[in-house]
Amino acid sequence: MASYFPLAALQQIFSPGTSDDAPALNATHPMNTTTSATAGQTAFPVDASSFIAFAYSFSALRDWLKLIVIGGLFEWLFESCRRLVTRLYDKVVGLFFIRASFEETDASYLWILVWLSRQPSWSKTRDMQITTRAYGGNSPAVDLDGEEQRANEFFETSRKISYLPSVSLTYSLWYKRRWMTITRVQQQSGMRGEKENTLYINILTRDHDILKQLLQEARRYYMAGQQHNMCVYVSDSTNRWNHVACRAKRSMNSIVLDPGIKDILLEDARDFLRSKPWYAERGIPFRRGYLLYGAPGSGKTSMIHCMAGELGLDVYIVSLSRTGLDDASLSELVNALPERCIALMEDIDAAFTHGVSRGGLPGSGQEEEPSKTSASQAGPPGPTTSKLSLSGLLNALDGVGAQEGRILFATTNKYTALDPALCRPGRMDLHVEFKNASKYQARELFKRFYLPTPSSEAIGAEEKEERVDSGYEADSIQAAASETSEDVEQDNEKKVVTSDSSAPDVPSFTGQTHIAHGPKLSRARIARLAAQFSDAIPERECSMASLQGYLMTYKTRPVEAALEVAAWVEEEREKRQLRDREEKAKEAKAKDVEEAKGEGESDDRAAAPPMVATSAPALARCSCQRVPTCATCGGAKVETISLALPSPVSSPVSPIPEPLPQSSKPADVMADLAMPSVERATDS
Ligand SMILES: Nc1ncnc2c1ncn2[C@@H]1O[C@H](COP(=O)(O)OP(=O)(O)OP(=O)(O)O)[C@@H](O)[C@H]1O
Repeated sequence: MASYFPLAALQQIFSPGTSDDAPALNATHPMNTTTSATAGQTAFPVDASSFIAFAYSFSALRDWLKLIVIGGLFEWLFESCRRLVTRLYDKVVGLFFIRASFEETDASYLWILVWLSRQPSWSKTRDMQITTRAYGGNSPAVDLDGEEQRANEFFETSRKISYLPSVSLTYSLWYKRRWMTITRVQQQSGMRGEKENTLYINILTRDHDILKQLLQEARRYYMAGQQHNMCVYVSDSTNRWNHVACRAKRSMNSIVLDPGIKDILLEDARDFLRSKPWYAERGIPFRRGYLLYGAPGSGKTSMIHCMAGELGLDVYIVSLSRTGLDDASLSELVNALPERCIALMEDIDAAFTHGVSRGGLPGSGQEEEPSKTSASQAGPPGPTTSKLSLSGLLNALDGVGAQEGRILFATTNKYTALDPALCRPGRMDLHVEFKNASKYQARELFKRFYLPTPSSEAIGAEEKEERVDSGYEADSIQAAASETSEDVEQDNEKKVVTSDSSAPDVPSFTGQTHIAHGPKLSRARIARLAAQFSDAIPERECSMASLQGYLMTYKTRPVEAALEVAAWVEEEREKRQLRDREEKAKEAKAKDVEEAKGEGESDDRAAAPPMVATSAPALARCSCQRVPTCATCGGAKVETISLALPSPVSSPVSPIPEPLPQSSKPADVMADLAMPSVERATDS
């Protein structure tokens, strides 16, 4: 019995003297013939064949081996049968069913989830997975009664809850009198073992129309819910587009631009989307590019958001500074864009100056000499970590593989930093400048901010009866200004009355929040205040974002906002001047350091013998006689050292941008539209 245990068997092998079987084993041991010198002791086999013979001489091991072989055979037989049955099942299913699979990364996955959530039988399912994962505005979310309102009232976070089919469970339901099953399968994929979900649908039919109808219905449900939303996609490290969020569409009215700009952009994009046959007939690639450039915070991104909503397109954000993005992956990403969408490249200049190398990849043979109008002139380039080259970017934009039907939006704050090749027609067809706020924009922004709601308008109407109001006129600013102090008093009175009477201890911030707590002003009154406000705003000096920020601090106090804006403008101006001075000082310092470095390098090249005392070797490399605050030597002023340095070598990169030559700027301004800030790009 003991011999059936491997331990005992091993004891037999290695300690023959301690076992009764030992002499017998030794007698049959093939090695004994070769190790007769040590008779009575077991020698360990030295080669493989003798080891096998040695091992086989033990009956216990023989039995173990038999067991292993028989077990393996059974396992193989069982697995083969299982595969056969599965294959047969698949064949039978294939004969009578239509099978479809939906990957989580694909938009159709969400369509099916939304469709499923609308099925009456689904709401009665008794085994499901609960998720709070955001699927956007049109998620298959379950409404928990009053959740939204509670979140508003008590500032609770409201995460929507959705039901998902449980993993590896098969659900069955009826669709158009056909039996169908839905299964969600989760698999690990990728290097990091990310979980990937796939939905499998089997419909008991051979009619493909049923599947088409299901897909159409699912898409319709989805699109219906998306009417007020636009979805945003970003690429992941594996170069796939991932749906990240759905945002409520932003109304075009919320953007205040100079008259005409919004219409030009919107009409141009609409016209483009309608004219696919026109492009096809003329053999012109069906693509359109818009370059929105200008002051920061002037509404470029907001405008794109609005346009995506108006045109009903999803936004695909192409992040050029993404780690690991190279020419091939950018091209792959652009090729994978859907036919009708907005591709957005934000701050294209930043990616260009800091990330994208001008030439090809090192060693690719595509390296270029920096041109005069290169992006590098916009400032010293940062560390070039991206593997993306300009030619790669250009090819992705209009190469043969570039997607047809897409609208490209690129934004930049440094128009002159862009390479002309990037701005040429075909890549960027329409260039629109966004400037700092004009008086008109300031006035309109103010009006939109304090626009009375219907309820406050009713109060305004009562007010109107009490006092005849002349309404807004351009020349009534003076009158408005004289009225404002009166307004403040009246408003203060109103506030006191409100707080004395029925004002609750904790304000109930539902719906009409700010307007409910602010003074009730008529439209005409707000227009007058807006005029006063815009009068104090200097033309094209403040950004729209800063004006919005200012008004946010006066959410419920329009009168004060109009009164105090002049002081704020002064404050802002001083801050800006201070910032400018600091920036200039920084630039000068950087220039000095560059020059000092240049001199140091020339010094090295000239191999001039050091003319310094050995006690201060570090100072020998500085041109400190010319630069009293040299960064190289920590700002020390050196008077005793005199170096015969050659004239400084100019830095290869000028930190101060040179303006783009006029000829290289997109010309053909749309004179007929009298919009100097909107340009149609033309080939020079
Ligand atoms: N013309 C405008 N009308 C209404 N709001 C504006 C306008 N411009 C900017 N804003 C507001 O300012 C904020 C910043 O705007 P946005 O991000 O669109 O500016 P941007 O030009 O894209 O800035 P940047 O160049 O820095 O990216 C937003 O909240 C937006 O609502």
